[in-house]
Amino acid sequence: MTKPKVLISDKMDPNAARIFEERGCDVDIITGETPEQLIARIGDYDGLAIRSSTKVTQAVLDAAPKLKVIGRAGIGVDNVDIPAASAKGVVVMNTPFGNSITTAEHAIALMFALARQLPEANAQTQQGLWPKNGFMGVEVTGKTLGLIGAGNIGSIVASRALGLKMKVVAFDPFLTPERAVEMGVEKVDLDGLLARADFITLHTPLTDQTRNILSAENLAKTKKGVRIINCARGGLVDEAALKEGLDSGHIAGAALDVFQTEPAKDSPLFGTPGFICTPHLGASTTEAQVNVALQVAEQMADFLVSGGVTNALNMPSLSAEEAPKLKPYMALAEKLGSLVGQLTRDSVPRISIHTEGAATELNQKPIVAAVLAGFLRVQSDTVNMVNAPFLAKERGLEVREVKTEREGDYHTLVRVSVKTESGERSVAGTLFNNVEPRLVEMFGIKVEAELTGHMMYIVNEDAPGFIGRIGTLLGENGINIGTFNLGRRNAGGEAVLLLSVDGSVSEDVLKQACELPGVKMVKALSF
Ligand SMILES: NC(=O)c1ccc[n+]([C@@H]2O[C@H](COP(=O)([O-])OP(=O)(O)OC[C@H]3O[C@@H](n4cnc5c(N)ncnc54)[C@H](O)[C@@H]3O)[C@@H](O)[C@H]2O)c1
Ligand SMILES: O=C(O)[C@H](O)COP(=O)(O)O
Repeated sequence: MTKPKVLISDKMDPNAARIFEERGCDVDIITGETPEQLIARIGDYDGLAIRSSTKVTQAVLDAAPKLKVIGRAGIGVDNVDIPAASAKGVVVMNTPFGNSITTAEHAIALMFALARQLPEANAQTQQGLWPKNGFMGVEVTGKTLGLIGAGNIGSIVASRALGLKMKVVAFDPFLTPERAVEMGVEKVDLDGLLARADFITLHTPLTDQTRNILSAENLAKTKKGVRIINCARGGLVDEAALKEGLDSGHIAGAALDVFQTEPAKDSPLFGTPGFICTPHLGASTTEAQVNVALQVAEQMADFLVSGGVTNALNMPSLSAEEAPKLKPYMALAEKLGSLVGQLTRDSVPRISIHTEGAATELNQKPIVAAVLAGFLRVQSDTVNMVNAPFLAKERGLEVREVKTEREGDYHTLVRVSVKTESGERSVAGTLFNNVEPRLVEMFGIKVEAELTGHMMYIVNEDAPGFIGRIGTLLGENGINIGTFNLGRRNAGGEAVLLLSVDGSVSEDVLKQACELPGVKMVKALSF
């Protein structure tokens, strides 16, 4: 088997390359390339490991037919076009915790640097000025820290600030009152935070809701003498308004680790009294870089080598322990979805995935994604488990999930039902020996079959002589039958035949089969 190939395109701790190699991937480290150089190179790779410098645009993805996974050694993925990656079926994963402590510590470091004007005091002392009377600072003890965003990093900042005897007020629409109590912070609205905070620190992603959250209007609502820290993302603070606030003296200090445009080689803020900055160093400690490098390489290699999915932003997670258990279910689910997709011509506004028995104990998301992938692949062969849920949503397909823990006729069952203009129709399958996918029911008729390779599906009247006639027809056309599976609604009623054949069946043979006495429908299937 050829080894998956991974490109590391940003500076990353050497542990990443080591892990890729140990886990069976070939790895190239080529950093600092232009977008054009990356576009020219990316076509060869199955995986791309990045930090924040590489921009994974639509153009990069279009040039990457083999690409299966993008791994971000860090948290923010705003340098990756996730909708475009999802549409191409590329998994995007990050390492959501590896650099949180480090970044929280950077925010606290910047808070102290602002409170005691450390960078300027250092610079003037080293110039020989000994400016003992020029730097009157403030204590942080007893002050109010306003936290905008109380997720992983925000909550670590809060715990450190509480240790420093600060009062912490937090604005985060997704923070529950229980979690606020657990964190020891007071949940407030944004205006309340702006009015009360002596220091404000930002820890949200950049979204349509958070862009410019510290706008000119909101900065005007802050307390005179406020100090502002942004170690999250450029674009959260209006940089022009920040400069005005510093110039007017309303804002006593501001510390930015991140800028609206990076690298920030020039900014009206540079040189403004009370302003300090670092070049996006939030995650830059030895510890954090080892953490994120190890984690991203482990996650990506896991995915490329054994199908495990961890910390994906566009696909349900699937641990390396879960993967072996879920894989046969995913194969079954995909086959059932494909069977329904191939046999349904009407439009389908709703698809339901019903699990029964042992299947209910598993993570349902990968099973659902696999059904959708099988169902939608009939329309486009670029559909996979990553993009199928997005395509379903885009096409207005309602997806229902139902679980019945109690076992029915089988110890485990997956049923896929579609709602069409002519009513609800469903197929169901189980796993033999917990690993072999088997169809067990089709549109209300019990029929047991392995869905594999080329198959023919025939609906006919249950009458003597049919089996002989179909066998003769296929034999005369040189088509070898592999398996032959029959089912019927009732004696003499509607019957179905699913047979696997060694090779594809021509339109002419399908037409001849359709003309046999009692045949109502013939369809070629492939799995
Ligand atoms: N400077 C750096 O080097 C560096 C390093 C790591 C992370 N980061 C950035 O820090 C940010 C926070 O990271 P995290 O790991 O804590 O993320 P997180 O997802 O754990 O937390 C983000 C929090 O923001 C909250 N939020 C979302 N929308 C909001 C809104 N409109 N108003 C207020 N709160 C809102 C969420 O509810 C969540 O609690 C991210 O943008 C990340 O990219 C920067
Ligand atoms: O989101 C992150 O993890 C940080 O912004 C770190 O970015 P970096 O990996 O480029 O230092």
